[in-house]
Amino acid sequence: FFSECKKPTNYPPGPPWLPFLGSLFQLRSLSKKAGGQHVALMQLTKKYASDVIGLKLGSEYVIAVCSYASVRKILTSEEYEGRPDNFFFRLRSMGTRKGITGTDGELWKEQRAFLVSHLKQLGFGKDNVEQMVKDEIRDIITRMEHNLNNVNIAEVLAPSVLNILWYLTSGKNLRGNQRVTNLLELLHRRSKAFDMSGGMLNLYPWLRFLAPDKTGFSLLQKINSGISDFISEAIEEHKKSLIDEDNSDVIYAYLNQMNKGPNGKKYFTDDQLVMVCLDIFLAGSTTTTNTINFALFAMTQYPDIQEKVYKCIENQFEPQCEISYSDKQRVPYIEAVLLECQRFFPVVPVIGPRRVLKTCQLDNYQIPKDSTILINIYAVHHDQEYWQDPEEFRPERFLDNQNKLIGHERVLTFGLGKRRCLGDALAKTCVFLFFVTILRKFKLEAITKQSELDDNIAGINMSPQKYKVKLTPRTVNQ
Ligand code: HEM
Repeated sequence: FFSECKKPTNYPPGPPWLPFLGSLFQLRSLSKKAGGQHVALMQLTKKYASDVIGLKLGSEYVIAVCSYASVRKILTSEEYEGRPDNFFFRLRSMGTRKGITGTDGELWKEQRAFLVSHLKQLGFGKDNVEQMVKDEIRDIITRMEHNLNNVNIAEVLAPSVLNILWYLTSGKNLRGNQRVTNLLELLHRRSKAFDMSGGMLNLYPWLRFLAPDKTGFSLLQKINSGISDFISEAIEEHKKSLIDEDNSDVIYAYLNQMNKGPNGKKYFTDDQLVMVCLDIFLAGSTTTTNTINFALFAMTQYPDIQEKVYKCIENQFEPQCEISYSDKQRVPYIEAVLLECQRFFPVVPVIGPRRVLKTCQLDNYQIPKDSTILINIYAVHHDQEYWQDPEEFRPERFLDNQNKLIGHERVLTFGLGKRRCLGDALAKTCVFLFFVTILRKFKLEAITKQSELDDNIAGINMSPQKYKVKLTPRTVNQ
């Protein structure tokens, strides 16, 4: 009983542990009060005067890192490359340990390498994908033009982003499909329902028998079966029309790799394919939508900055010319605004989680093998000592006096190292093109009163509160 509360030798400081619960309740109640786990963890670093905090959630050793030095060390060291193997991760992958996001070791390396190289070949950020992104934007601009006075930006963005991801995965366009709307609703609810440590369900999997709805178990089940049915149908269709060397989408490329036989590759299976596709959606859809949404939300909160962005577009581009991702270099101010949005509102405030592959030293503390690591990039993005005025929204911090981009190595939105985001090129293309095209076309004004906006919503992902905007078409550049 007492051994339950005893901390391992030289474990990082943190709240005391209760038998069976560890520091679960302290973290939960602090997170609730503070408005998210990321802020609660920052408060704990102050309280215990340490950037590395030692917790125990149920029976799992959980360590949170909150400074740039420790975060960088975790992200770039091989011994922190693992993923926890817990109930929550397995449930996410239909009870298995498959896919890319939730795996480690040989399987992860092989499958990640496949997807990275395939996405490069497909040309994330290159013409065909970029054209698809531009078509989506054209479509949502048309929809916005039909309803100028009362627009919920998130509702407009989410189906477009999902459609882009589905196109890359399956080569098909889903615009207007009712199943997409249903899937989106499930994905949204999922991202609000859990935090990065997996919530109560991870700690006490048996709770699913007592409270399947309250623990989120039923919701996860529903999401899993909804999405995997959808993906499996597409895979079956692809199998029927498979042509050698047709690698035009992720499913074809994967099936062709499977048909080549082992050839040094070990883990190419039907189940893996479903999970790799699922990973693309779970990792890419809410994150990309929320990043664009936060950037547009910020423009409603800082109208002067919105005007400067518009002037920048007006000065750099002829009225009829189409803007491409490669034009980003021409508008460093806009890049600075987008960086500041990502610094200020990181959509995944706590990234990871990671599993420590062997006992190691971090900041003079001993981190036991198989501990879970939570990486608080919100803390890095809001570090008072480094940024001086982290709570100010100030894009100029990323520009030198010659208007050149500077100082963004501490913006860690996409992570770093071998597990960094593999969809970053696509995400950055989407964020830039949606942002400039929408702001070139419309002036955005929030019509939701400030007093009606609560704090941003934090779960696994952070998203702005629901806000509505009024759009005024810009007269030039029509
Ligand atoms: C703005 C949008 C996005 C953000 C902020 C974001 C953020 C991240 C971060 C921080 C990680 C690293 C987690 C870690 O270090 O443990 C990650 C991993 C990942 N991302 Fe993204 N992501 C975005 C968009 C996308 C897109 C569009 C895709 C789809 C292709 C994607 C697919 C993945 C996958 C599969 C992983 C897992 C990599 C691994 O475990 O090796 N992400 N993402």
